[in-house]
Amino acid sequence: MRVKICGITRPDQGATIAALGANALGFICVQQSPRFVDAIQIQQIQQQLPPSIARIGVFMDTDVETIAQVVKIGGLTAVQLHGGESVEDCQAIRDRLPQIELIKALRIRRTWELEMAADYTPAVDWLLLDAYHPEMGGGTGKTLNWESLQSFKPDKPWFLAGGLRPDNIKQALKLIQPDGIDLSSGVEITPGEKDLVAVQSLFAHINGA
Ligand SMILES: O=C(O)c1ccccc1NCC(=O)[C@H](O)[C@H](O)COP(=O)(O)O
Repeated sequence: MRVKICGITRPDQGATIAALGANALGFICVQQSPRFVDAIQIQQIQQQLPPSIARIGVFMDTDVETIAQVVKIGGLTAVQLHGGESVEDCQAIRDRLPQIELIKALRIRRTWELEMAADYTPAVDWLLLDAYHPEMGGGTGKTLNWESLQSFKPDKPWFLAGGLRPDNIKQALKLIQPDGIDLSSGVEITPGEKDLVAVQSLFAHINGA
């Protein structure tokens, strides 16, 4: 299973979280977020990481050329689209950056919105389901209704996100079996400052300790 820790802002924390067991790290490329990092900061963080770890840039309604520039400077291996990007927008990014893994995040307010996933699967590599919040794009700590996701079986692998924490991860994974999980505020002291003890606890819970 992929475990993505999102909202990394510091090289030392990125390296430690990778050593603790994360196989994907997320960098928030959304200027309004308290977790925002620019391309140079991402470059500095990624220089401390093992090559095997996925480096995922999180964007919201950003133009293709800006994304391409951050990918190049920051050394990203994947792009997560977290805004209102259309299927055509995803395809345009795929065409511009064919070597980059593409993840479309869907922020789910009502269960029927899960039907959108089928439209996106041909254009992306992964989906990510996150909770909807009227003012915040992500990192909200709000959980999805996990029971309603038990029949969610898209044609592409998917991450479960939204309000996951060390103390609820086992319950979530008992109900549903996503291909990956994504955590941010549930392993934080303040936005962008990760709680390394909580990250350690997360892996202990996942690994059944
Ligand atoms: O984390 C942010 O600040 C953020 C801002 C704008 C768009 C997306 C953002 N985060 C996206 C993520 O992938 C988070 O990990 C995801 O929303 C889960 O967050 P949390 O509920 O805090 O675990």
